Amino acid sequence: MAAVFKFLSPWRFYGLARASKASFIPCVQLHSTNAVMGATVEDFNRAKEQLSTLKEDPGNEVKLKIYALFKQATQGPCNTSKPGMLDFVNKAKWDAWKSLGSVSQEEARQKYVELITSLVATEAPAVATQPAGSAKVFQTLLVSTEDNITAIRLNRPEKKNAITVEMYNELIEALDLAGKDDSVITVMTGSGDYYCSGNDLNNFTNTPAGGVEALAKKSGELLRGYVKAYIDFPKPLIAVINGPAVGVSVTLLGLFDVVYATERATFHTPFSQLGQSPEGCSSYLFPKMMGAAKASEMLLFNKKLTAAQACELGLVTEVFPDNTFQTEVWTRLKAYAKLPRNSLALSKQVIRGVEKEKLHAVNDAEVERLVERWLSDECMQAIMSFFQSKSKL
Ligand SMILES: CCCCCCC/C=C/C(=O)SCCNC(=O)CCNC(=O)[C@H](O)C(C)(C)COP(=O)(O)OP(=O)(O)OC[C@H]1O[C@@H](n2cnc3c(N)ncnc32)[C@H](O)[C@@H]1OP(=O)(O)O
Repeated sequence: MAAVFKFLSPWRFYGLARASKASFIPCVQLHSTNAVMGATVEDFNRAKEQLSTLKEDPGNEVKLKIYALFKQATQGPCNTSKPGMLDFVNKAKWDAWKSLGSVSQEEARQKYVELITSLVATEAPAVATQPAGSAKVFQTLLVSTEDNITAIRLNRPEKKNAITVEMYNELIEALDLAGKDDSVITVMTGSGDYYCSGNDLNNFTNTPAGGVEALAKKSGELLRGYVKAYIDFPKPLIAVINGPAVGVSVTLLGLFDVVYATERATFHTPFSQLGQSPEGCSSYLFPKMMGAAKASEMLLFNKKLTAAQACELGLVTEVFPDNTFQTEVWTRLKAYAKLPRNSLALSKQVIRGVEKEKLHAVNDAEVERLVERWLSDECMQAIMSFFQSKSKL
């Protein structure tokens, strides 16, 4: 069968010429499964355009699927006669289309959009390279300053941007540099389909010479410094939440000044499942922001919020459709970044200044509790079970 596919031109199935490298649009994300329920013809056409921008050949199996969904969406169920046995290529295409049976055109359209969306999202990391004009190269981040905006992009898309020890340190350094540079605002976002999956659970699997106590203590100091970098950040800090967010990447959102999210984003904090406790000043800021009961649902019981729910509770400032998210948000940010630098920084400091001392005390208390938790059996068992069973928390 493999030989058959040698004759299949990668992009001919759906009648589209393959786009040149130059026309590739980086990091564009359309809809998730939820977002495309009831995908419109516009969504479908947009997905077709997105398809032509893919750089990587997704393989024959996927291309046949794309072909079949395209035909089903545009022409309905396959009712043409079966190609002859030796007409390998057309027979493979016919089989793929026929296999969709009586799937409705609407459903096929939806599935087509979902499939293209996932292919585009998967490719995004491959094109996220350090932009020109950047001052410093990091291993786990892409940092650039343009149009008065310093953008810090978490860049481990293959691990859903889980934060390693190296990444915590780089984030502290990147925030320090951004706080001092000429930019007017600083933006934090993620590469690929996730914003961030939280703490990299491998951070707790390599025990150093001093044993687990030393590891817990060192991790506590790192976390304290990491959260401090947000508490003390001197200019407007904006989160551009490009996909799901987990754990510490969620709890820290209370320390951002504005949080924009795609409708595809979700927010959850699986601390109890991990035998851990909240951090990032969320134990103080979440109840303040959303009320004690809603905060407890999240921080104790790991309630996963949609972007719309997070917006209702005040954790997110505004939610945008996934297909226009990047364009709308960055257009807005560029306008904000034209405002007077000092006025913005001083206004932020006035707004946040009154709480600073309190926030540092909360950070200290949360870290102290977490260091104890990391040494508990509950926590160690939970982390081991993530890696053993790849259980999704
Ligand atoms: C040293 C300082 C320490 C400070 C700690 C501060 C306290 C912080 C607390 C937290 O942040 S708690 C939250 C921790 N995060 C999690 O529990 C999430 C765990 N991950 C998942 O549940 C799932 O991976 C996911 C995020 C829901 C995504 O699931 P999906 O099925 O879409 O993808 P996967 O195949 O699972 O993931 C791809 C790849 O990425 C790896 N990975 C994802 N998240 C993490 C993570 N947090 N830590 C380490 N690795 C992660 C995953 O294992 C896969 O790897 P491969 O199998 O491809 O090698």
